[in-house]
Amino acid sequence: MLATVMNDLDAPRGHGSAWRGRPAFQQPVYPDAAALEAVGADLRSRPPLVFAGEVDALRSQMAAAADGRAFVLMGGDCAESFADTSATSIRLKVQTILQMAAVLTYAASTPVVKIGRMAGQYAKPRSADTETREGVTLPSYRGDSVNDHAFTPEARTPDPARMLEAYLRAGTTLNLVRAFTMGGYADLREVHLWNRGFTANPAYKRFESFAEEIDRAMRFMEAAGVDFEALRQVDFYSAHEALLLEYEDAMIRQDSRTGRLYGTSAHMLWVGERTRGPHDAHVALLEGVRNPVGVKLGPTTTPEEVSSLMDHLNPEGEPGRLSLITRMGADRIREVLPVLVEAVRRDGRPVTWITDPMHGNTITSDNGYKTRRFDTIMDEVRGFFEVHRALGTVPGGIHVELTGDDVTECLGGGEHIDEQRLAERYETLVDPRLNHQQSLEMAFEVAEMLQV
Ligand SMILES: O=C[C@H](O)[C@H](O)COP(=O)(O)O
Ligand SMILES: C=C(OP(=O)(O)O)C(=O)O
Ligand SMILES: [Mn+2]
Repeated sequence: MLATVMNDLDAPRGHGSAWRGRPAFQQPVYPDAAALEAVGADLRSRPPLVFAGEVDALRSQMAAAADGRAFVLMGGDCAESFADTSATSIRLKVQTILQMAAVLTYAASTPVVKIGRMAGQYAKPRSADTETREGVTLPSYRGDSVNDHAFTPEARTPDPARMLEAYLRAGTTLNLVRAFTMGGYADLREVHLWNRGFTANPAYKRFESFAEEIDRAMRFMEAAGVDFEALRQVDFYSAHEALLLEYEDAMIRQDSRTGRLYGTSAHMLWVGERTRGPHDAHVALLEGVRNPVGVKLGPTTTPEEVSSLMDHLNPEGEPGRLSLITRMGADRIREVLPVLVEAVRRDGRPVTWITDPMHGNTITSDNGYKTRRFDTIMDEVRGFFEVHRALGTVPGGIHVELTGDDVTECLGGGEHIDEQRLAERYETLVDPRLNHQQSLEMAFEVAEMLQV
């Protein structure tokens, strides 16, 4: 995050409400409309969480990824929780992303655009509006910015005050992320230190020897007189699904330099597979802001929908503005992605293609856990690269649900997590995440795909 470009984003302003009145899916039903309005007014009076200059810088980096000059790495929890905003957990997540980025940068000689699915990923779309346990039916959990995960009527009732808490949690998370990434912690010369304290296992071993290689290269360049000061600071951006319309609207600010509107809850915002209708409220909200935006595309997406999304979200074809994040499923991607890629190529406007290999590959284990297989996840990534390589287009990045902790939520990987082990540390609030080791393994495999 670039501290030097903190231009004035102070002027709160009602956003013209282009999205109001459009079909709005996956929204909480608040029992108290006056309380909702008061929270909106309060949020509008608060400072932005990110700044226009930073957002512009990310847009140009996304443009670089669209044409192969960089590669995007987006990662973080499916659903961040208020309870889990400890310094350690944030540090481990940032560290995991930095380690993955180091692997990708070094092995594939490609600059990596680092984006945390962090500091705002507090609202979730759900397949069902209600959940039933032992005959009791309550509203589904929709993320900590909406309601609480506990299964009681009080906890599950949407409370607008949670949006203020989300704003504060996002602010403190970003503050720490900025400290880690601007204060020298992310310095590549320290790469070998990040691994300290982890138990020996194959993925870490591989990382250790790799870190030694980087270390050697660094010492060589230092001896040769290269100035490393620039490496002390790392650009690290935030992103989340812009699901909660009232919250996102209240966080829009006007840039005093240009008069343009920015979503200031995160650098990048995306629309989910369930809310991406080109004429619906979520797309309308993102139409009005300057941020780089993403759209998740599932296996039923048609070329006409994609072209309509481009008309709405990037009519002028501005490089870096629009990312298409495909989540087709490993068994479908090779068949359905080429049709969309061809359509975009015919259109001619640039997009940044990103693969989300998680959401098309969710299964329920025999012992009842929502999980994903590491091999299937990697197969979707491979399919993504194959399709783009075959068509001569650019695989621009990956978007993954991960954590820096040693959870046991996804099956397989070097540790061979099996169904029995899912029970050991299954901590996610919604979807299963890659753990630290599985994340590193993914980075090594993707680095190999990027090399060719
Ligand atoms: O994270 C994505 C969605 O919110 C999630 O996959 C929906 O899960 P559900 O089918 O359990 O509602
Ligand atoms: C809800 C999500 O994904 P999708 O919109 O692709 O289902 C998600 O990223 O957690
Ligand atoms: Mn998810």
